[in-house]
Formats: sequence, structure tokens, C-alpha cells
Amino acid sequence: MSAQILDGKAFAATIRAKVADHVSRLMADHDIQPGLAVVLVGEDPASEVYVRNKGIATRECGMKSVEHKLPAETSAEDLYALIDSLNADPSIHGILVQFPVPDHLSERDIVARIDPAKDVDGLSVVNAGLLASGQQAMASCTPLGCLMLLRDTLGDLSGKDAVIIGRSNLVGKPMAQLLLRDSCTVTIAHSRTKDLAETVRRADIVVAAVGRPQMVPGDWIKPGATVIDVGINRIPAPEKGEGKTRLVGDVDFDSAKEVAGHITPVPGGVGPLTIACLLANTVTAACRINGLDEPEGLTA
Ligand SMILES: Nc1nc2c(c(=O)[nH]1)N[C@@H](CN(C=O)c1ccc(C(=O)N[C@@H](CCC(=O)O)C(=O)O)cc1)CN2
Repeated sequence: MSAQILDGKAFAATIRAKVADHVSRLMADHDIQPGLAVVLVGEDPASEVYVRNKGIATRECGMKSVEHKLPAETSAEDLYALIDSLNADPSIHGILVQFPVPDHLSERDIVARIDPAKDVDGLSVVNAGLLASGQQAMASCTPLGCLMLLRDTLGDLSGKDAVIIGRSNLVGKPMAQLLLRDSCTVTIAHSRTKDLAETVRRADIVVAAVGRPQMVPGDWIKPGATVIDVGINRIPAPEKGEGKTRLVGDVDFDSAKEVAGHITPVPGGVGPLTIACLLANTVTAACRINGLDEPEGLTA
């Protein structure tokens, strides 16, 4: 039996519609227009596309969008001065520095410079700590999108065995905290996990976030499990012509879809949720900064 394919694009559109609805209410009732600033350092082609798409999506939801494109050789001091000015700007509720940044800059120090209340990436130690201790936090965008999709697909997640492959600060760790909050039994697997295949075979929910193309084959998947593929890997596609490439996830989609109950494709699965949840987090930040109620259906 073939799995149900989870349509991330369609689900992202429902999140964006909720965001737009909340933005228009914030503007009508409180004269508040949420504002998002995205900072790009350098000219990484994929990052340029993501930043452009973030700006378009932000404006389409009725929010203020500000983009700062800085040259690759920008110094840490100049970048911090920009972040400080965005921290102090009352029209900006969310700040995101697009990753990766050039090697001379430290992602950790950049995140530390952002006001935690405006950290819509949820990467600061303050937000990571709040999330880990079960308090009101800003959750990072990709895991938040995965959680919303899982809830929408499976309903109550409590008691489910969830295995997350990958322990990054951006996805693996916050994903684990979010699933724990929803009372899953959570395992974080990684490159040193002894028997990864057996660990994954126990899972009702598999979240693959390692960045290794097609490394999870179908025979690791428990029949009927829900498979969320966070990987976005570009591999050679000679069948499309010389020098051509295609995107694949961390899961071997063709074999996994024959066993799983539900599965996200790549592209068109988790990717679109990342930007939708960035918008959701910006609305959440605008509400919190102004002492208003949390936007319904847009937080963890
Ligand atoms: N500061 C951050 N930097 C980065 C993040 C992040 O969450 N915060 N995540 C990624 C990039 N990213 C958003 O920033 C992102 C990645 C992928 C997609 C997406 O929609 N992917 C499509 C395929 C796109 C393609 O054709 O290349 C899909 O999966 O369908 C959106 C956003 C790293 N940096």
C-alpha cells in the first residue's frame, strides 16, 4: 500500500491565510502592522532565493518587510550595528539573519545579538532554554511547521514513538522539545547512534534532518509510520541532461512511500512550511511585544 503524500505547499497556504487574517485584525483593532527584517550577508544563490521569497510572502500577508543585503566581506561590527538598530526599531517585530553566513562571521554570536523577543528563528539560547523548560518560547520555523503538519495529520500525538535523525540547533533539538511537549516518546538519533535502522523501525513518527541524500531507506520504516523529511539535498541528475541536478530529501522517497502511512515529498513538503512559520512567528512576536493574546493556531 502506498503512503498518503502530505502536501506541504497546500498546508503552508493555510498557515499563511491564518497569518494574513491575524495581521488584518491587528491592524484594524490595534493599529499594529507586524514587521519582519531579513538580513542576507553575501551572495549565496539559494539564500538569495529564500530571502526574496520571504519578502514576497511577508508583503502578501499584509506585513511590513525590510530586506538588508550586505556584502560578503561585511565585518561583525557592522552587522551587529545593523542588528542593534533593528532591535531598537519599534516597527520591526522579527529579525532573521539568513544562514549560512560567510566563514569570518559566527552564527552563534549573530543570534546572541538579536533581541530574544524579536528572534523569530527561535535560535537564541533564551528561546532554546524557554522551549526546553516548557515555557512560552519562540520555536524555530522548520520544526514548528513539522509539528503543525503532524498535528493536522495525526491529531493527538501523545504516546507516539518519535525518532528524530539529526541533532542540529535549527531542527533536531527544537523538534525533539516540541514533540516532547506534545507527549511523544522522543529519541534523537545521530551519526553515533549504534543501530540506526532498528531505532528508526520503532518509530510511529520519523523526522529525518541530517542533510544526507536518501540515507533512510524504506526498509527502516515501520509500516504505517508518518515520515517527515526535512532534508533538502541537491544531487546530480544526468537523466535530465548534462550538469543538471535535482532535489532529494534525507529519505529514499520511492521505497519509503511503499511502507509509510504518510510521507512528505521533497520538494513540496517541509520546505514551504519554513517560510509560512516565519510569518507565524513574526505575528506571534508582534502580539507578545504589544502585550496582546497569542494568535490562535500559529504557535506551538
Ligand atoms: N536563519 C535561517 N537560515 C536558514 C533557515 C532558517 O530557518 N533560518 N532554513 C534554511 C533555508 N530556508 C529558509 O531560510 C528555506 C529552505 C527551503 C525552503 C523551500 O521552500 N524549499 C523548497 C525547494 C526550494 C528549491 O527549489 O530549492 C521545497 O522544499 O519545496 C524554504 C526556506 C537554511 N537557512
